[in-house]
Amino acid sequence: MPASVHVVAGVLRDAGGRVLLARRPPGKHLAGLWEFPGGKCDVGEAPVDALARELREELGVVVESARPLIAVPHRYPEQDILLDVWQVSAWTGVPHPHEGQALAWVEQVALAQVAMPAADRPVIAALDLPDRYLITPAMAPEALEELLAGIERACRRGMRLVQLRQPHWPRARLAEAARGARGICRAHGARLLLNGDVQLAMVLGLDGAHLPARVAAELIQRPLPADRWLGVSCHDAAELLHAVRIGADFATLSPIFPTPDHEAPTLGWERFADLVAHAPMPVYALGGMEGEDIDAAWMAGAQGIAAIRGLWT
Ligand SMILES: Nc1nc2c([nH]c(=O)n2[C@@H]2O[C@H](COP(=O)(O)OP(=O)(O)OP(=O)(O)O)[C@@H](O)[C@H]2O)c(=O)[nH]1
Ligand SMILES: [Mg+2]
Repeated sequence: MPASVHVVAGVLRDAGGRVLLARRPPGKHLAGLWEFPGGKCDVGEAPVDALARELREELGVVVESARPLIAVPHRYPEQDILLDVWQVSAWTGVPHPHEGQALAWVEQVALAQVAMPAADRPVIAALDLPDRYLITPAMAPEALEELLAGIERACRRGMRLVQLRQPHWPRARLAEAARGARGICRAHGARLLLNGDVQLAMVLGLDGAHLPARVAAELIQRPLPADRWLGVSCHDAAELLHAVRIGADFATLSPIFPTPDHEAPTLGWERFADLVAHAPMPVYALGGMEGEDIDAAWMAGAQGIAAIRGLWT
């Protein structure tokens, strides 16, 4: 089997935040579908150099700064590819279709409706998800007000994805907390996922659920509709693979570093990067993460960081 083809592509945004797509010309692989501009890495070429070259050749723009967003391994009948997508945060020039391709600026929320190659699905999820993911610290059920106040503070600081996790609370109390958190998150445009209880998440109309690996292990298919988010906690290659099989939208992978309440052996960035390279979905780095770890996380292929303590205060 031929080795997989390394493809780099860039996400360029206009002043209004719309994303630039190009239409694959007739006669090419996946002709007619809309894609992120880019192309194949040459042998020995660094991905970031290939990105700059492709965007210059295809659009006539000059990349000034970019960071990895997500790399998606994907198997087409014709060939295996690694679709390595970068956020291009600064660039100059006006994009022109140098190869006769149609170009379009598309609203972020409309991306899911555009006819794009199958490998691009996880890229759309990666664009939709923030780079920080807060998991609430364990508290006593009596501390509900304190929990909600903490969520409110986090949202005010710009948190846009919150996992309500209180595995030891009675279900009625958890539902009460979830209703309170739902109001707070909605008011701030943040998404709220409930840990461990898909049914309760659906009944309360939350944005989705986040499942521990042992709960995900019991499933053979996605337990909630496509318009909700499903996250899964993973610790190794097998759990990541299972998360993909049941149609998870993203995963956390832990522990990167030691934390006070987990004894498990740590992955470190190198092992994390290895595991993430095989996962066709956004993966948050978890375990001992602090705000300043975000760059290291991106460089290791992460969507961003997930944390309890590191993002709570
Ligand atoms: N650029 C780009 N390619 C993608 C995306 N999604 C996706 O599956 N691909 C696949 O990745 C490969 C990229 O090859 P390409 O044809 O753009 O390569 P290229 O620009 O170097 O062109 P060339 O080989 O015709 O000179 C194709 O098989 C294409 O279908 C995407 O979002 N952007
Ligand atoms: Mg191309």
